[in-house]
Amino acid sequence: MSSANIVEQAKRTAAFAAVDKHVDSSVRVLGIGSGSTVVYAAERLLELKNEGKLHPDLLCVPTSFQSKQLIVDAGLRAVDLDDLPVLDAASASFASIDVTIDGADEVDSELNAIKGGGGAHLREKLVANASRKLVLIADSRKDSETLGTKWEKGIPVEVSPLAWRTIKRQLERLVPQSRAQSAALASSAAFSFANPKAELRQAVRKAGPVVTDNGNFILDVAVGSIYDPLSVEQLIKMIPGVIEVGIFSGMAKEAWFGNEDGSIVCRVPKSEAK
Ligand SMILES: O=C[C@H](O)[C@H](O)[C@H](O)COP(=O)(O)O
Repeated sequence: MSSANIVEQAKRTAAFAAVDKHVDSSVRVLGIGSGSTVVYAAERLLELKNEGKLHPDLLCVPTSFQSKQLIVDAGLRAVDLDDLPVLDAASASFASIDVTIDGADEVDSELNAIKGGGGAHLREKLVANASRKLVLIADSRKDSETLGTKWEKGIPVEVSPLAWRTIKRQLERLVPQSRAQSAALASSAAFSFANPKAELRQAVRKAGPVVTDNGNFILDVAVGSIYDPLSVEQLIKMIPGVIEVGIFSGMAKEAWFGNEDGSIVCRVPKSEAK
């Protein structure tokens, strides 16, 4: 098998295992992520549907145009997040989705993740936030100790086209730590680069920038190693015109990684592992 096929097989194995663990006939509302690994999750859902193992009224919440097509192609029912019926109005939780299964570009030991390699992270974060459980699926190349060490293309940041150049300049002036004036402090800083670089993501087979499903642009912001994902997420989110940051801090409860030898690793956040 070619190395590309081995990676695809690893993604598929992880996706199938996560779906089998989390989706049965008791699941009423399911969030469907975006990207190439989620395609395999949709494949497994179609099999389960044909075997009569899904809830007959299952509602699937898409996270992108691509995700909606996967749901529809699998013969499942797509419903926008805000169109979900409120099934339990008395519940203390606002979460309306039982479980969401999504891909990731890099996942650290606490299951903080970089997402948005496919530009879908705004809707993905909205759906993850409304889910009781977020489960990530990926091949083992995405399994990392520290964010930014494996996914080196930068943090995907969805921004308003109205001010992308200004936002880019501001992102390139982020300092590693809010009070840090010295590179000597880098070891205790939120990220490692002294001079982050923000690139406007360019489209393929179309001249000009990527335009997201929401009509915005994406800046990929390389900051080096991310030691404190929540601080970096918050720092970037505070910039006016930033619509969403592709760092998902503390959202995922479980991550499934497919290895090249066909085995699977399922991880929970390190601090919660027994
Ligand atoms: O914007 C895209 C999403 O965040 C994807 O879930 C992420 O990029 C992983 O995609 P893939 O499964 O293709 O590696």
